[in-house]
Amino acid sequence: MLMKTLVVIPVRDFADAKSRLEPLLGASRRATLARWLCERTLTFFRDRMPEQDVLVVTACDTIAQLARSYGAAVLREDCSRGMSAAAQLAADWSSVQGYDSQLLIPADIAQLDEAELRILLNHPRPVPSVLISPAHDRGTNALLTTPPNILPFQFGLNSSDQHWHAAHRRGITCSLIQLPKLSFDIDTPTDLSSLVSSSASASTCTPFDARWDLPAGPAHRPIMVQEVPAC
Ligand SMILES: Nc1nc2c(ncn2[C@@H]2O[C@H](COP(=O)(O)OP(=O)(O)OP(=O)(O)O)[C@@H](O)[C@H]2O)c(=O)[nH]1
Ligand SMILES: O=C(O)[C@H](O)COP(=O)(O)O
Repeated sequence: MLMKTLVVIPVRDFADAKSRLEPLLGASRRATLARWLCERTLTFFRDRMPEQDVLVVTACDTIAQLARSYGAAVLREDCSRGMSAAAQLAADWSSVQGYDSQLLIPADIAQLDEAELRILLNHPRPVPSVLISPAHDRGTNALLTTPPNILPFQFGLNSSDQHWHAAHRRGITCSLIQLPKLSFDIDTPTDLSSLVSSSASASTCTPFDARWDLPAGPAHRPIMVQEVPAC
């Protein structure tokens, strides 16, 4: 039986995003990075998985308009109460809309990969069940819940462990799948250095419009990033 799945992407106001990149990046560059990552995510689902229903959860008018321009549906929060609250709002909504499952993906994955996403979507999915794809820092970079609101959401530090234990405490079938590209989200200066060096080595452009001289520091080498017009 084909399971009806909703991809949910929670997105906070870009002006409040990526606070762990302070003081490496100023407010404007943090917002630029958050928007670039979000648009890459929306582009991926629009172009690589057009058959997939996508819902963006946000309190921000600009993000709501951006999401719709990429063909995503929008669920509005009255204010930002954290990723878990956004996930719960979406899970309640998607359950009412008749979705069998919710696949929550953060908007700051460096490089989504179609084969990896299809591994998650095609994984055996008993009812109820939870499927977790952890981040490299033990966060949760994909969470497939069947039914959508079967589990309390506990995003934050080491959240993949929290979700795993929450499922087991409830006797819910839970699988964990490590996926290399999906495991890499951009949270810290080290993540940013990796993103920039992998973009440079892959000669892919990062559509920023100014040279960024990221200062040398223990967590990263000095990086001269030559941004190029949006590709
Ligand atoms: N809708 C919504 N999305 C959120 C909220 N908080 C975080 N998110 C999103 O959840 C995903 C993961 O969040 P984080 O890794 O904490 O990203 P961030 O908040 O930009 O980074 P930090 O400020 O360093 O915590 C990103 O797509 C965020 O935009 C919220 O309150 N509401
Ligand atoms: O992994 C998570 O729980 C969420 O993405 C938030 O955590 P992060 O800010 O470490 O990604």
